[in-house]
Amino acid sequence: MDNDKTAVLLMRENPANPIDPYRMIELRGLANAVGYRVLQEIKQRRERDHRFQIGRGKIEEALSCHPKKLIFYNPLSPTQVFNIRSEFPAQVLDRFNLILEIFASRASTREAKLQVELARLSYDAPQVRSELALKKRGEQPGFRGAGAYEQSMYHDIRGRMAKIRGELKEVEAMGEGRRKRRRELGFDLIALAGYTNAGKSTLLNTLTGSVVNAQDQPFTTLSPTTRALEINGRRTMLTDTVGFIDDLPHFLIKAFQSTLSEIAQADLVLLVADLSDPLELLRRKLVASHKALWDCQVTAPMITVLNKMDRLDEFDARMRFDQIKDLAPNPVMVSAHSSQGQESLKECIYQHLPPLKEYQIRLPYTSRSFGVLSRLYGTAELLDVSYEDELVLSLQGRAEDVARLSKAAEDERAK
Ligand SMILES: Nc1nc2c(ncn2[C@@H]2O[C@H](COP(=O)(O)OP(=O)(O)OP(=O)(O)O)[C@@H](O)[C@H]2O)c(=O)[nH]1
Ligand SMILES: [Mg+2]
Repeated sequence: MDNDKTAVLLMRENPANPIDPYRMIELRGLANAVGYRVLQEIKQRRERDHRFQIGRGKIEEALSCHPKKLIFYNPLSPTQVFNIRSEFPAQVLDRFNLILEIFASRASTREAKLQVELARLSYDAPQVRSELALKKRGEQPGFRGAGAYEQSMYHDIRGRMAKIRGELKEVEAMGEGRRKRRRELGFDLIALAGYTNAGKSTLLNTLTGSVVNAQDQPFTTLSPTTRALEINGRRTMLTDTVGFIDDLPHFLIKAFQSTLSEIAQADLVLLVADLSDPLELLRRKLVASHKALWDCQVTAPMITVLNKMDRLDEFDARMRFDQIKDLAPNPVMVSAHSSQGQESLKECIYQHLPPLKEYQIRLPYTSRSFGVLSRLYGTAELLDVSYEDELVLSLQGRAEDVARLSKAAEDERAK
């Protein structure tokens, strides 16, 4: 941990907005994930200073520890950030800023870097605009030529955002092309989704024998990783994705659109949850995950993978399983560590893959028909061949492959 990275956590509590212990634990986890050493936690009850979110005295108390950053538990408005920064020259962060910092430190691919930059700019743009408005209104003393710099900065930000959006659209189109090719090669596409740290990457590793990075910290995975997985003869591609977190602003989800398409366009979604979380937290994370999946416009069937069952005794695991059933479609308990429950999971995946259809195609006895035949292998199972005035093939395959092969056969017969 970087010794220079110190912070004080500041929280304001009033009867209408009590401190949420889980949110607090999560905030500490987020601070740790970017390497902040928390020097002190300062709580203010009831009173509230609208200019600073928390009383001036509390900010002065926090600054007496000489932290590099002040981390606010309560969300800060752009005006509050502006006010605190102009009176106290300290770096100010709230939960959302921390999430952005983690994303920035983890982004390694070009796609992830663009996504993080877009999220950062989407966050900065309204701040710059409100600083501009404040200066123009002359509310802040001591500014000359009010807002000219911010005006051009705001303009630059908008321009850069448009450029990144264009580049990300290209990345998304490439992803779409890749998914189309994989489907044509006979793969069903499965996406791993769920709250951050639930064990998605570990599950990918166990199911496919891979070594994707998995760690006990939020947002280890930012960019999707895909591995092949065969289940009872069905060929699938399993994709690991970025984790969800409660209360993500809409623009952050939008920035990660190209990554989240892997979930939106999958044939089956495995929603992974940590069964060993306290019950209330588990329910909240499931609700947050369903909300995120709804935002991604997922229409595919879903299996709820209740992971980390090795951390619970059988009675406890079964009790929780029963208590969250309403939030867990097609639940299966597993341990990505010990391989408990993995056969049941594979069976459940197999049952929920796009159904296979039986059909017949007729081909003339021409050499080009063999081209159609060769496309058949890998995408459909040949059940029977009969040699009549034409070649009659009985096949079993997925509806979209059936449609494609039938069309190719029809074209061949029409020639
Ligand atoms: N005991 C136990 N620990 C697990 C299990 N699965 C994952 N873990 C641990 O949980 C932590 C998070 O695992 P990851 O696989 O990185 O979780 P993730 O959902 O991919 O997390 P992000 O990519 O950060 O969103 C790691 O420390 C894993 O070793 C499990 O079945 N049992
Ligand atoms: Mg991961």
